[in-house]
Amino acid sequence: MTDVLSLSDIHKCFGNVVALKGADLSVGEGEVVALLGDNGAGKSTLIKIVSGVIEPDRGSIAVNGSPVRIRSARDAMALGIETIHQDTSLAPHLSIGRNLFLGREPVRLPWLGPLAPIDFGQLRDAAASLLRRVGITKSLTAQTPVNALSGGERQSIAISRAMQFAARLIILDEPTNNLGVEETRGVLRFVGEMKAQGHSVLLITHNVHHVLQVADRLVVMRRGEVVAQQAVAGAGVLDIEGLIMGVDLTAEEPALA
Ligand SMILES: Nc1ncnc2c1ncn2[C@@H]1O[C@H](COP(=O)(O)OP(=O)(O)OP(=O)(O)O)[C@@H](O)[C@H]1O
Repeated sequence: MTDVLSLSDIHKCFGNVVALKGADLSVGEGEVVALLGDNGAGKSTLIKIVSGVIEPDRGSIAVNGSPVRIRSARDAMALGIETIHQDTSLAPHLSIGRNLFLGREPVRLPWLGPLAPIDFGQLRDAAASLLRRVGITKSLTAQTPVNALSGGERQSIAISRAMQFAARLIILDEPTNNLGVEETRGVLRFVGEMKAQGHSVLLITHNVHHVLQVADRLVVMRRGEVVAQQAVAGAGVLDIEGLIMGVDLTAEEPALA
């Protein structure tokens, strides 16, 4: 089967800092891949390249088997790649409804092109149904500004936006950072739902327990390279922590003589 995303030999320097030195990564169709690694390993840089925030110095990217160049967030979205960054990439002063569409609002009189007016009726109906679907039961409406929401609720809105546009690949950059227990559970449930609906997910996390709960495969980065990968099925916490540290934590200590 063709990979939804395939990165090969990606290099990126920031001045004298070598952030990526030949990283390779693939994500299969309907696969949940967890990307792990110590601080500074290059995970965010790799994700920024896939989401069009920065361009690589060298290397190739293929989406569904076709070589692509991703020069902007718009390019990434057009290829079916939605990224939910740590700060959730929402516009806090805009309403939930506007945030659910950001730049892709339904319009009346579409033949007017960029001058076509937003269809607020359709936007509010779609937003109301999404709010129900993500389980936000508080008395919120499509018009509520995003800055009135909790961190978890904002995360849910960002995830629903990715789901609604039927992204081929959803990238979550440390999505459970700063979230409470219930909200974290919600995010992990979403990952499961996305997989069930055939989306592929790339999940950046430091939480080994989350990897065990939702990922199919884990990929470990160290100093700008992918240094290990393996299927999650059958792996335990010590196996994964050992892979991240590059040490076999499961080795039996010999008994004292
Ligand atoms: N814009 C930048 N300018 C200079 N150096 C940068 C920039 N972005 C990243 N780096 C450096 O590149 C390296 C990789 O950083 P990156 O943020 O990709 O790591 P990470 O694995 O995502 O780490 P973390 O888990 O802490 O978020 C680090 O040494 C970082 O300091």
